[in-house]
Amino acid sequence: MLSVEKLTKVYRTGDTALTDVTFTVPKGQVVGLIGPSGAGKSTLIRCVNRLVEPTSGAVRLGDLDITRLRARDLRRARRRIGMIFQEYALVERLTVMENVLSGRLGYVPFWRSFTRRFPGPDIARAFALLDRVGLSAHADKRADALSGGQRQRVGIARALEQEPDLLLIDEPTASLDPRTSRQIMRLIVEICRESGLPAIINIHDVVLAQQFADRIIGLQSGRVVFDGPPAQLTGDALTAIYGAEDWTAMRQSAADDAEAEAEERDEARKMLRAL
Ligand SMILES: Nc1ncnc2c1ncn2[C@@H]1O[C@H](COP(=O)(O)OP(=O)(O)OP(=O)(O)O)[C@@H](O)[C@H]1O
Repeated sequence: MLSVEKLTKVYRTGDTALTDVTFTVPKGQVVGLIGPSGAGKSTLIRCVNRLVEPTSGAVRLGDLDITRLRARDLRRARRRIGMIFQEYALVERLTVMENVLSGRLGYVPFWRSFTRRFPGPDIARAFALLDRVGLSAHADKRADALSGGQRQRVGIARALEQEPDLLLIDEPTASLDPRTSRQIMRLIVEICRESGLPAIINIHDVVLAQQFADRIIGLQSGRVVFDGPPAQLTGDALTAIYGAEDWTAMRQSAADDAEAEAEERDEARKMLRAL
């Protein structure tokens, strides 16, 4: 379980990015973190693994108080926090398998990673994960030969190869088309449920968040202004989060995408029947 308590971040510039943010995420729960630009979503995700140092408050993962760890213990704790990024952060010239295995770099001794000799169980796990994300046939391909959706699947497998206790996911679908975005969100949620992993997804697409997350946390100017199930994200709640921003337009464009996808599927079915 992840527990965030009264987390506050004031940058050196004087910008207050987070104020008294408090919530807990139980095992297997996927939290969609939403809010307008500058609300503090990235800062929150980065404070959890201390890529950004919180000004005050606590972050606990199980029994571990992450905010109190010194450098060496923090490095060890970070192995247990998988990250998935918008731009995938793969090593383009390495193969899919090598990219997945790089999730073990925090574990294997340097000489071993240097000579790229990973222990057998690590390799077996990587194969199983590639199978789980639907990429077994691509294990030996270079990462730069993959589509965006496939790259993100590699990113997911690499994060899981760490055997994490928590997933932090930063805009996983921002570089993907609407249909692939839905596939990726579905995959993430399924995997978290299967393996009891808590996850926080920083996601600006409200409709996707509502469709796939178990719970939504809405930030506005660094404060939690909504925390509840997607069904409770009413117009009033969205106005509290986004203020004057036109979230109605966001919803309409997502509904149009879903409609287009359904039409595409119907067309494909008709073509198959005609064969
Ligand atoms: N390195 C930094 N130094 C100073 N201020 C920062 C820094 N990073 C972020 N901020 C400020 O902190 C606040 C929150 O920013 P943050 O990037 O966390 O928001 P966000 O919700 O992730 O926005 P976006 O959706 O645009 O990525 C903003 O006011 C921003 O200007």
